[in-house]
Amino acid sequence: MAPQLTGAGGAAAVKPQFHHFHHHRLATRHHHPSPTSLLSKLAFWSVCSLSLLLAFLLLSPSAAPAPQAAPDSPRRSLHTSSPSAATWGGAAWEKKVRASARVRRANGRGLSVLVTGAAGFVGCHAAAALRRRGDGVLGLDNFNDYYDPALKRGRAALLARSGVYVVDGDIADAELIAKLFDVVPFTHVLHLAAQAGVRHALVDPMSYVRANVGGFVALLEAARMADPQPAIVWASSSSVYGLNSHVPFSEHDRTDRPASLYAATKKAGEEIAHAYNHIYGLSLTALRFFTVYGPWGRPDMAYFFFTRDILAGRPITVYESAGGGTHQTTISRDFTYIDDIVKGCIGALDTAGRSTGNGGKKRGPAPFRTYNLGNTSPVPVTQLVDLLEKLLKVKAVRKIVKMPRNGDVPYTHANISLAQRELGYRPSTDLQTGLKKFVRWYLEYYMPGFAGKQKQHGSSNSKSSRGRSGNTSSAR
Ligand SMILES: O=C(O)[C@H]1O[C@H](OP(=O)(O)OP(=O)(O)OC[C@H]2O[C@@H](n3ccc(=O)[nH]c3=O)[C@H](O)[C@@H]2O)[C@H](O)[C@@H](O)[C@@H]1O
Repeated sequence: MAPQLTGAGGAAAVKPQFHHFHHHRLATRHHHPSPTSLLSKLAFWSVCSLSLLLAFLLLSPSAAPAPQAAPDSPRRSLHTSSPSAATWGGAAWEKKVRASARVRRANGRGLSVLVTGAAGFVGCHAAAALRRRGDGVLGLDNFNDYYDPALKRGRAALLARSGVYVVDGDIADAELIAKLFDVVPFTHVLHLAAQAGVRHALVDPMSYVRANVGGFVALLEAARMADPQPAIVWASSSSVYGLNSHVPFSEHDRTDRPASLYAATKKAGEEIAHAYNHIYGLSLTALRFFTVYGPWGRPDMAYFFFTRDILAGRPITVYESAGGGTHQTTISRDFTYIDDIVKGCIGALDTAGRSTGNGGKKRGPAPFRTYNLGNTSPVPVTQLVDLLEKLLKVKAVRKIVKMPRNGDVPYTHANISLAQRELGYRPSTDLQTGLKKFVRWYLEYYMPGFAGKQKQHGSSNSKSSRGRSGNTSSAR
């Protein structure tokens, strides 16, 4: 939810139809046939259409022909990954979109933000926080099945309760995105829809290219044509540092040696963003998130599936070291709590500075920024497991292995001085505190009965129930 919900969590599948639509728009703008040729074409196409209609009626006993969608009637979304037959368009839909994006602050001054990946982990939390401030927020998510879509629906339901509508659609649906920019003069886009996860890129490499490159370009195309052009803040990744060994990682360090395709597509996004900033005057801010965790998190991340497997008594694979020989490195992550990340996102939105172009034309230079959002205190993965054992009161069955060559990097550590200075970013949650909140949410969400028992047990027998006592049976 993240209400990230995909983004950072919700991965966006990209649709090829974007190209057709774009060409169609260009064609209608530049080609001017004579009135006679128009009339003869009209007559020809009318005859064709009538014949087709007749053939369809004759051949299909039950189905009535679908009427051509009028601009104001609901349309079927073209993306196929959603389990529901998503629709968009129509007066009622537009009303819902406008209401969600309306600023609700008393002084009327606030942001109007399109949050992509709003049903993903970070997206959900960020959208909720913006709404709490009184900003206007519209969500967009394709609810794909990279991980359990029910979790994404749960995050969207949470947002709906606070008045944030999440449109079921894809960032690569150019027609939909253009419509959203037509209906709402967004001041900002918080772009979190992406194909996330480092290791999954070994399994489905093209999904990364479609969402993180194709989808991002589709969004930027729509944004550059929008009037007003929004400022865009988007999720890059700590993974762009790749094989960089200069610690802590600073925005000035090398990012030209990615260790995974995921990292390479995020790095490509940073370069693409630069081009759009340069050509069209779009204000662009990349946020390099460092292993974000917390309630409503992503089930594909280690802290999440370690929790699930520890509770189920299943073994977990813990990468302990890499490098071999004399250069052993403890596998560590600069785990960053979701609330801190959300504060960083909001700081970036508030300080973004305007895009300068409109209608696809640049009018002057616009801000181009990149920030690390980490916690600045790397923790070994083995210690993450220690903490989970303590919080779950269940001993993990650990299978310790050397880190395979799967795209993971051994170590991350953010230098956050730039974000501190320019965004007022000050992370304040240590891993133990943040994991405690995650575990509480996890138990309540997935195991309400167990959570209740654990609470009772904790209050009546607080001392003996803590610590790693190996009481696996209580968890099952
Ligand atoms: O910081 C980031 O940019 C990235 O953070 C995470 O990637 P990662 O740090 O690899 O997070 P996890 O997949 O949760 O892995 C955390 C740690 O656990 C380790 N791990 C993972 C899986 C496993 O079975 N065992 C294990 O020890 C990994 O090597 C890593 O050190 C996210 O999954 C990415 O989407 C995000 O972009």
